[in-house]
Amino acid sequence: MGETDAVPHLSVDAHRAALRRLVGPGRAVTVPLDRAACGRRLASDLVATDDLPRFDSSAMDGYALGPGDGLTWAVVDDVPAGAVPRVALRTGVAARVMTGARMPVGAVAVVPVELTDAARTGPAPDSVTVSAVPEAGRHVRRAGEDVRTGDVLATSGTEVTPGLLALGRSAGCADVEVWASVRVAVVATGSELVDPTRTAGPGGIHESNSEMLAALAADGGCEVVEVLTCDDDPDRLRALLDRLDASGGVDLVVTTGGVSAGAFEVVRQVCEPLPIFSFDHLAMQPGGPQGQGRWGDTPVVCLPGTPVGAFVGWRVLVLPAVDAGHGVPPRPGVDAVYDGPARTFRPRTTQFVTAVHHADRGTVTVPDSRHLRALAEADCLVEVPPEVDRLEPGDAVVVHLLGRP
Ligand SMILES: Nc1nc2c(c(=O)[nH]1)N[C@H]1C(S)=C(S)[C@@H](COP(=O)(O)OP(=O)(O)OC[C@H]3O[C@@H](n4cnc5c(N)ncnc54)[C@H](O)[C@@H]3O)O[C@H]1N2
Ligand code: MOO
Repeated sequence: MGETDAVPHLSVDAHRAALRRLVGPGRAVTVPLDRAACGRRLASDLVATDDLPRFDSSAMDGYALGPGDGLTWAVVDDVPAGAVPRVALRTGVAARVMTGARMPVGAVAVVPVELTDAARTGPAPDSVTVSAVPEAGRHVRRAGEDVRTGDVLATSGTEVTPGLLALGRSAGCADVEVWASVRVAVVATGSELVDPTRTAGPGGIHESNSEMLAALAADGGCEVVEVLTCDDDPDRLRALLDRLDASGGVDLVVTTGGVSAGAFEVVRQVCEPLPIFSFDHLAMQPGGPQGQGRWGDTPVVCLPGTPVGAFVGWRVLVLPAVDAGHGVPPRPGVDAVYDGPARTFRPRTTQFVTAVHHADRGTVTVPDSRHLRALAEADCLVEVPPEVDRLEPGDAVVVHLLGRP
């Protein structure tokens, strides 16, 4: 159906919900708790498998003192980090200890080397004189004072950050259960498309959607497994979709182009005859023509070819489905005051306007340019709901921020 048809279009919400069902609930996987896990969300609670610290340890390079209140102490042991103290400390006896070293049995407190007459380096002396006797427990980190074995370090749904990674690894967690990255293949269709590395002929245009969507998918936490272009030959597109489906390594194919009402709409031509595909013109602008379905077992989302329409389609329709698969909570819209020029909008259509959000002022402005130039300047989309057909400066609007939350 064309965008000017009088028949009501499918709503943005209805299509978004369909894509969420199509992409499904996501896959929980157990992965090493390393840098590759950062940015993923926990699919189950992260539970400490060890105490942190694992044992009573020194917080300073210095001398662990046994019981006693004299200023001069016999040094009977030398304990670097990683070593096991050999001697229990009796009254008047000390051991040299390094930061992180296990405290000797009987040790009461630690004196930093600076507060003694000992040299920082070289062999441990036979005795050491301290400037003052510290109170019990001084500069001692107690076993389990940060974390106890079995403590929940972070609940399911939490993002793995470098800080959480450090906490988990320190508390003995080698692995973590996270939501797997949705594996995305991007297929830009159109016989007119020419990679910018090549010269475009008279009817050719430089191709941008494939890399734009791949970048958006990667930014949304997906693993981009293939970035392809395909001309308007239906057999070639069928073969390509067959191959992606048979690979078993693609969770979502995102196509662009070939979905509207022209005579060479390859995506629509190839997919629409299948009963599990549907193509609609959403009550949305840009990004009105949309399709979705399954090729074999593989979910396929068909975005329009216009780059701004494809961008908005990804952000507004596909990203929420992908987020759900990644365990990412819905990204809330942000309230703002419209500070652009007065503008009218098509009635009964949800419009998305590329705009710039000024968090300090709580306003949005609109770039003094259009289409891709405006998109490149934008950091948010203003959502203009179907019942709003005019915006004036000062109107309250909801904006969707682009980029990572
Ligand atoms: N008779 C009608 N015509 C159109 C309608 C309609 O309802 N009735 N809808 C219009 C709307 S809205 C859109 S959006 C487009 C969507 O069309 P397609 O998805 O079929 O996209 P194409 O025709 O293949 O391309 C549209 C436009 O975008 C350029 N393009 C395509 N792919 C890329 C790419 N990978 N990189 C850069 N640019 C690309 C393409 O050359 C065209 O200029 O249909 C309207 N027409
Ligand atoms: O829906 Mo289209 O040009 O408005 O992207």
